Amino acid sequence: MKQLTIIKIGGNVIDNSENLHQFLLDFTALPGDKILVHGGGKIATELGESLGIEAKMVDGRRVTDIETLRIVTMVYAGLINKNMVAQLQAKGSNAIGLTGADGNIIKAKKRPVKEIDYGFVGDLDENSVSSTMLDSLLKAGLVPVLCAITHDGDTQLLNTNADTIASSVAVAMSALYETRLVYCFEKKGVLKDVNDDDSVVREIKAEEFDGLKADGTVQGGMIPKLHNAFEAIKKGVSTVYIGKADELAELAEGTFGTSMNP
Ligand SMILES: Nc1ncnc2c1ncn2[C@@H]1O[C@H](COP(=O)(O)OP(=O)(O)O)[C@@H](O)[C@H]1O
Ligand SMILES: CC(=O)N[C@@H](CCC(=O)OP(=O)(O)O)C(=O)O
Repeated sequence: MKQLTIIKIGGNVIDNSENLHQFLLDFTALPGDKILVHGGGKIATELGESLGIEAKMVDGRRVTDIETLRIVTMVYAGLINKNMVAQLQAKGSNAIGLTGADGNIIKAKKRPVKEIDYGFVGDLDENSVSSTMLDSLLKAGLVPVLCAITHDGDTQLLNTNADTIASSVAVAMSALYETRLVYCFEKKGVLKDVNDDDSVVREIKAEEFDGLKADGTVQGGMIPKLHNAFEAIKKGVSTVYIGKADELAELAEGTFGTSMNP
């Protein structure tokens, strides 16, 4: 089976132009087929605030009312996605920037209202990602760059967490490729002490996850990230890595961040 690498880049890195430039250089240098998934939550929050719209996050997910949906669509599908594609093109990657509506690549379902109404947030299931469409783009020599905007197939755009998109894309593509999933963010990996960048946990096993949550080692955004990582492993992805965006080159040496294996 051919190898495919799915890389997700978070909003804190995208917000720093030097870090983003270095990351995109390393991404371009990475051999083999690849797909980039990007977030941008921090930039959407800042733009919203400048327009007088406060961000509301519940369990790491953005409550997305109609005004917020307009903002995230402009920021993720427009500003960030198109700038990233232009930068990748300049670096020699034949990138194509897409939402989940383009080519019906990711069809989501609006999250049902329970205790919390998340608004226009899209959830994914095992049929959401079109692996055949992504495969045809890869076979055409393109590098898909996916943002966090999906659709419901009935005109409605939806906001879907970018970590979840990366995990679902990796799982869907694992039917066709030997797939590895790489979460890049601003720290060197999953840390024993979140304030000490030299305390990287090199490997985490699924059965250790609950303990790490219970003793407070992993908190906040790291909890859904690890949850997505272990879901991907359980459903066919060969390895998941979590590490620092500007150390992506270390992937080849096998020394990049924290890894999770089946
Ligand atoms: N043990 C840990 N190691 C590393 N980061 C952690 C840990 N526990 C909590 N975190 C937090 O998780 C955050 C990453 O989650 P998130 O902000 O959702 O990432 P992203 O930038 O990819 O969207 C980090 O910025 C960090 O503050
Ligand atoms: C529903 C939901 O929470 N969507 C996310 C999508 C962007 C994202 O995931 O960005 P980061 O990876 O930079 O956090 C949001 O709007 O924040």
